[in-house]
Amino acid sequence: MSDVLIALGNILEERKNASADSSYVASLYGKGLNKILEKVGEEATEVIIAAKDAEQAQSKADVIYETADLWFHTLVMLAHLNIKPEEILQELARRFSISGLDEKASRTGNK
Ligand SMILES: N=c1c2ncn([C@@H]3O[C@H](COP(=O)(O)OP(=O)(O)OP(=O)(O)O)[C@@H](O)[C@H]3O)c2ncn1[C@@H]1O[C@H](COP(=O)(O)O)[C@@H](O)[C@H]1O
Repeated sequence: MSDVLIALGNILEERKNASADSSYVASLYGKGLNKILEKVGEEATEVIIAAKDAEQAQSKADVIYETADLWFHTLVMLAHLNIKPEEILQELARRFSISGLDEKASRTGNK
């Protein structure tokens, strides 16, 4: 799965040289960080709404679709800031052996 994120990250990097007329990603870069963040916020809200609906209707399809939109726009944000998906994957991998509660305790001094 991480192959997909890395491949998509490479496409997003290439789109820095594309025209806004031919590429949705290039058009987002052209509109700037605020527009990209607006899309991330919108998609996050759509994920929340889909998840709330899914809990009642037992339907996963909309949650999967909206989460893909959120991940995609988050990757566009990262590419705009010159951060590669590999850097997020490395950070998640670093956390494999660390309990979330232990990590929180190390920051706050208590559990
Ligand atoms: N994964 C995606 C992807 N997911 C979602 N989207 C687009 O994200 C847009 C946002 O969805 P919305 O429902 O908010 O659409 P909207 O109302 O048109 O958006 P706004 O006008 O409000 O900004 C839609 O146009 C989707 O097509 C994506 N566009 C591109 N990709 C990937 O990025 C690659 C490069 O895309 P281009 O730059 O367009 O070639 C593609 O080959 C794909 O792999």
